[in-house]
Amino acid sequence: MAKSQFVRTKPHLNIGTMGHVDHGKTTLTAAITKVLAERDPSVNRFIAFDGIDRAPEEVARGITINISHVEYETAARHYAHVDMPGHADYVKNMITGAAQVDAAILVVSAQDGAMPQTREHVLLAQRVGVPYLVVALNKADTVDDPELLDLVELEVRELLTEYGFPGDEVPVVRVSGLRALEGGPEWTAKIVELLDAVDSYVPVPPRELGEPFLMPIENVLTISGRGTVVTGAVERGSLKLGDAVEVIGLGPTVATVAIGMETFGKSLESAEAGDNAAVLLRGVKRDEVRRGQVVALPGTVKPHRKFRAQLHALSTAEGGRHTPFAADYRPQFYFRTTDVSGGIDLGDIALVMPGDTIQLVVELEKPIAMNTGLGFAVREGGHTVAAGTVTELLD
Ligand SMILES: Nc1nc2c(ncn2[C@@H]2O[C@H](COP(=O)(O)OP(=O)(O)OP(=O)(O)O)[C@@H](O)[C@H]2O)c(=O)[nH]1
Ligand SMILES: [Mg+2]
Repeated sequence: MAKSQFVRTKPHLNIGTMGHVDHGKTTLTAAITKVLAERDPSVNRFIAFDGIDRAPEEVARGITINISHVEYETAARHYAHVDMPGHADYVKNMITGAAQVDAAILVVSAQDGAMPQTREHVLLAQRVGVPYLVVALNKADTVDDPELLDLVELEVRELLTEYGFPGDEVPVVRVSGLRALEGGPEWTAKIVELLDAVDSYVPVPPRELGEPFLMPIENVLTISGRGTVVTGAVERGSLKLGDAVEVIGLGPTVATVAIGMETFGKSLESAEAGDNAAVLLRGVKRDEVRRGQVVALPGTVKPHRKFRAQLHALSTAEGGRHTPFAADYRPQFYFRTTDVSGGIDLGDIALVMPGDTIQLVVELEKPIAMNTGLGFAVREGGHTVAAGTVTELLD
């Protein structure tokens, strides 16, 4: 199957929809693709509601990647868009910084206003460093009273300010995903207004193109007749077709060559930081590579089990533990796209209280590709209880 070439004509940004259950994230995502497909069908394709949350099994052929993502282009930019909270893995990836978005569209139902998950997602956005939020005040078709809409908008702005976002400046656009999907011109114009707000309010982020290539593996696929493909978001650097790479972490390092690359079903000559890429690896068997490893330029990063770190135990108010922990603590450490259990050496410290920031040594059960400066999260029973940074590689 001949694939068309991905042409890099516009800046690429990663964005997503977040917000309370049923506030209309998926409907809005579908509506965005519909409005853009009508405006510029040469580059955009309408993806209906039930096309957005496809399970991987349903994508039968081709190196189709990152199933939760849709892509679209405005006049100014190319966007990869992920419908976020439906995917537990995605939230984990956000926490570890592996799936960083450049901005998020916070979807709030005008009927209900800010709800518990709205707050949770704003907090999450702040904690994982989502730099920009744009608000879609959705289901505006169901509220006739403009003063009521003003009230909900005010409440959302206050919530954003409370979590450190510039609540007075954040664009808030009153939309109806459902009515725009039905084709109503008034609501179609509102989707355009929302996209214009994203285009103009969210700057093109700086990309680490000068650094050595590294891509955390999110998924491994077998393409019959071609071989093993790994997918993920490129964290830094760039990779050309035919470049030698290493697959590192969790087990023995695998040396191979990138012999095919794609993004959204189009072939790539070069994958760059920020891209969602699928990389075909020469002569690699499916069971030799897995999620949680990284693909990197040979010799630029090594697997480590033991390291020194600075760790901030979240306070109870930040969602952390209610009790201290001691040297016998063995939590899960989340790095990029995986988690590994490990033990800790606290040195002279007897107890770590919620809210404390300390230095410690961590020894993982399995090695992880790491450089100093790598961030990680510590989680327990589905909650993040601490966030850390690798400060020294030991073993
Ligand atoms: N009236 C109206 N209904 C809407 C609008 N957007 C979504 N809905 C309806 O709200 C319900 C939830 O929409 P979804 O798009 O599934 O919401 P979601 O946020 O993706 O939900 P989860 O993925 O389950 O969290 C559906 O019945 C939609 O048809 C809108 O703009 N106006
Ligand atoms: Mg949804």
